[in-house]
Amino acid sequence: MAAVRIDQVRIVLGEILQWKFPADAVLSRWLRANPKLGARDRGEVAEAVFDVLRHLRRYRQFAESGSGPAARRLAILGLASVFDRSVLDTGLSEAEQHWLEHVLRIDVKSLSRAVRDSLPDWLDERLSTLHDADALIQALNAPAPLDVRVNPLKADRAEMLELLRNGAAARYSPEATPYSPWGIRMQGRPPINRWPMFEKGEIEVQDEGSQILAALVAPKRGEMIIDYCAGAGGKTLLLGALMRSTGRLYAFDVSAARLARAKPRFARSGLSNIVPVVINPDNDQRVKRLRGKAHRVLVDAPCSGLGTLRRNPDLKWRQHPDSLVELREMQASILRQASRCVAPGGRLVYATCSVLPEENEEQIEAFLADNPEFSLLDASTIVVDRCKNLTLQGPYLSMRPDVHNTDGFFAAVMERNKTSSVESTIPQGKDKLVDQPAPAKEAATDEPGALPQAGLAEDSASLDD
Ligand SMILES: C[S@@+](CC[C@H](N)C(=O)[O-])C[C@H]1O[C@@H](n2cnc3c(N)ncnc32)[C@H](O)[C@@H]1O
Repeated sequence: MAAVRIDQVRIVLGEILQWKFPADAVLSRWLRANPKLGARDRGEVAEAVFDVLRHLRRYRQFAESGSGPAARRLAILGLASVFDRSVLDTGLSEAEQHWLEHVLRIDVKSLSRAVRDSLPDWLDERLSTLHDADALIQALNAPAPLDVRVNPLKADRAEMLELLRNGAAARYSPEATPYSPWGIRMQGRPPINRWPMFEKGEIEVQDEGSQILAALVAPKRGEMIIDYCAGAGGKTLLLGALMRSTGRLYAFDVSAARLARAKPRFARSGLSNIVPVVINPDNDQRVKRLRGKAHRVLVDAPCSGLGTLRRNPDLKWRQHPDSLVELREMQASILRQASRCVAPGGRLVYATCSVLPEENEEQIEAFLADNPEFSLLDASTIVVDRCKNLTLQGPYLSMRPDVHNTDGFFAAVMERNKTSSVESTIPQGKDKLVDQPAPAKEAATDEPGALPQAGLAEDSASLDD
């Protein structure tokens, strides 16, 4: 068995290490091409492959000694984290057994941090400037639990927990997440997309940090909300449920393929207030029609994803300082364009799943310097409404795997002055306003039984007008 497994891991790694496609896409494709493999086989291959991606720099250094193809030695090192030595040894030659024994005895503390924790030099440098960098780096290198959340329109968390604990999911140790009131955390790799509660739209996969973002956007019933970078709809779904499927929730994205992936999720969720729209990145007429109209605009910006290394360890090898420069420009441009849709008194929420200040705090500081009609709000006072146990340092939502056991996640909330004119943000001669701005109305209460807010979205800001 070990010999077969080594070969399987070597083949998958061989393709991933060409860096043409994301690791999870390569792995899924390989698993689809090998449908006869059982759940245990799949789990072992996936675990070993991801272990190698997490520790690639260290393992490559270890693989310099020994003989035979380097990819095989990497596969052996990955499987050493999955199998007992006695099982693994049955697939190894005597020379390989000696080599493995030798490299596993190396004191990793004697290695430089970049090698020990397997970071490219540029990333080691950047992360080393962050508070408590060692703890952060180690947490980013550990596997993540699986977070799901209940759909508040269809399920209650306590009841769902009860159901999971008393069924086949019990072996994944389901627990309530500490901060999000909707989250359930499980260990291992539960096949949740085959569970009936998933098919019925009662639960969805979502990291707790992303769930908290919805609490920070804090949409209300009847409002008009724009999820400007909706992608496959992860954030849209919870926003729509918090609006109790009232008002209008635009799901914008430039990628038709990503929005198409969101559609089955929207269908499962039972939400009827979502309007998906594929937009052009520049001068989209439909975006212009919403200028100054939205109560809340969420920009879940394209980012390096370096906060999600627990789940996507290949990102540290796929990212590059040059791609970061491009991303920063794109983030600033999307933020600028999305901000124009915010109504006076409305809020703009910027989020990334990065831990790098250049994609986070520095973007916000630059935006606020250029857009004085926006001011920064204190995230902790907003989020505490729903996430009672979460205390934040400073004005931002800043989640870390070493502190909160979530992905690395950042968000900032900015409010447009109630008296600001929408034109003031638009450079002269460009982007003539199509509609007059509508002031954001007082937030309607989100309590059950409250009347939906008068139809700002329906009345004055429909894309179908
Ligand atoms: C971090 S992902 C969004 C993830 C999504 N919100 C979710 O929760 O599943 C960023 C998204 O921004 C989209 N994007 C890139 N450029 C954009 C632009 N100029 N305007 C709107 N969306 C854009 C990408 O296609 C991508 O889907």
